[in-house]
Amino acid sequence: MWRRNSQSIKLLYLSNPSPNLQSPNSLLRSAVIFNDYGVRPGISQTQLHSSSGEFPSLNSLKSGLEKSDADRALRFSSSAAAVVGPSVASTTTIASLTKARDVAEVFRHYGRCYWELSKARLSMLVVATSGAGFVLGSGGAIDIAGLCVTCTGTMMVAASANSLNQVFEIKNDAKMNRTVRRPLPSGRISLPHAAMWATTVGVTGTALLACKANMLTAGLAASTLGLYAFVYTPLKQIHPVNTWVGAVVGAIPPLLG
Ligand SMILES: CC(C)=CCC/C(C)=C/CC/C(C)=C/COP(=O)(O)OP(=O)(O)O
Repeated sequence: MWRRNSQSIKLLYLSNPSPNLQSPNSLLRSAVIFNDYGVRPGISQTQLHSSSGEFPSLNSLKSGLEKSDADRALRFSSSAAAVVGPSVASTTTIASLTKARDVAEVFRHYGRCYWELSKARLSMLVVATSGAGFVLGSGGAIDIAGLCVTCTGTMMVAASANSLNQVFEIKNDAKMNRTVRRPLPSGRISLPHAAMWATTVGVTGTALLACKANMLTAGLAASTLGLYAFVYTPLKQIHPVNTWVGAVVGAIPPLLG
């Protein structure tokens, strides 16, 4: 494990040689983030452990990094080095590798946030009810393309409704153990970003239903979104009648099919 972490820590230093590296927490976090990328080891196990068993000093990390620079250049950029010189090729290759990994990490982070904002598993259950409605209403032959469009549009509108629900409930979600780790109260995504996601996915889903299914389906989906995000959600804090509104919200999706 330490061997794998040493690879990760080295890569982090190369990508971001900032004072943050001195923080054990940032080292650990980065080790977790980067330890699957298979970068060659450059810092030995003994370098990672000081005599007190604590984290290595910045200098010991640096020396490990310096030693491995030439190795990396040889391994990853030998052909480029022949043309432009080893140090330029090495720096370029390391920079592009680091950039690719940073981009992948950003995608993974926001993908997870969107998944959680959308309450994806709940939304999939909603989609299942719409799909069932579609199949039951089809009679003999099932229009597979129509089914796919209806399910995709419903998924997008439901994702939007659930995201808006979280946008409006940050303060309450921050108070409960069950919800405090959601993307907004935990600070993993900003409010404007979450609102933009909710709007984009809601408008796109409604447009998809309007263009490729029919206006009735699009209208029902948009009404359900409005009822859930703008009536049920604020009413939750005010009056128990919100449960009736929630029941209507849950009952409409089969009609979309
Ligand atoms: C097509 C379309 C727009 C469908 C929408 C379907 C949908 C979002 C159903 C959810 C219904 C509901 C009452 C959830 C509870 O929310 P809550 O706020 O009580 O849950 P929480 O406390 O976990 O946030």
